[in-house]
Amino acid sequence: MNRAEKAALQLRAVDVLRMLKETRTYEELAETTGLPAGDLNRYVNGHVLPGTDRAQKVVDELGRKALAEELDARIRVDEEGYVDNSETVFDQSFLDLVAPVVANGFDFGRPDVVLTAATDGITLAASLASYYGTRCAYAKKSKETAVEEFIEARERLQSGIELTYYLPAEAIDSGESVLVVDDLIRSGETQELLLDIVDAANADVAGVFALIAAGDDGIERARERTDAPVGSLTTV
Ligand SMILES: O=P(O)(O)OC[C@H]1O[C@H](OP(=O)(O)OP(=O)(O)O)[C@H](O)[C@@H]1O
Ligand SMILES: Nc1ncnc2[nH]cnc12
Repeated sequence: MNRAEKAALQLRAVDVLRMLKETRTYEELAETTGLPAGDLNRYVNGHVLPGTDRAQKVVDELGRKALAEELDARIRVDEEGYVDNSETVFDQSFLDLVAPVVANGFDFGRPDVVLTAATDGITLAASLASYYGTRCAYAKKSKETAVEEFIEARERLQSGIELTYYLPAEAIDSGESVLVVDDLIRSGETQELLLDIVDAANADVAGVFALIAAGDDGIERARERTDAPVGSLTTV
């Protein structure tokens, strides 16, 4: 790890601790983390940065669990199983915390492009692309004006309605590695269309990730399509 990576890790640990502190006293935070309350106070207030070993532990061990719990607390599921996740996808700062946990917890490898489908996947894809320092692209259900060439993916949904996603052809180059992400996966139809777009671009799949899996069908469908890692942060 070079100096800049160490600093980034230390700051990420502080972000995780600040998020945990929102719903805890310092004594409770000490219990959660196993770190002394006085040290935690200094980290949270920005007076001192945690050492790299402590920072790594906070990010690896607490990051994923705490974020998954926070995500669960923000999701509302109605009586028919539909998910309201606006508290998550509208919160770019929360997604900025999620991004390193996803990037380090799922073996995706650094992609050239993070690809999603408009609309609700965009903020997650932006956070991940920013974390990796790579490009972000999103396919839309309509053609963007003034773009001449598109990659198109069309599928007839279970409902019988045909759905087409369009991505400007220049968004992905042949041979690039693409991480396919979305806020939510249920049937897996949207992810399948995004994977069709990656294939049409002659690009490689780095992985498939959804913040929330509504049931297992979508994740299983994605696993059938790719040998790359497939995962979600939580399942409802
Ligand atoms: O696995 P699936 O069954 O395909 O469902 C998941 C998709 O459904 C939602 O998008 P929606 O089509 O509602 O569009 P939106 O993002 O504009 O809300 C969600 O953001 C995913 O893209
Ligand atoms: N918000 C949502 N909840 C569950 N399934 C969905 N499929 C598409 N949008 C959905």
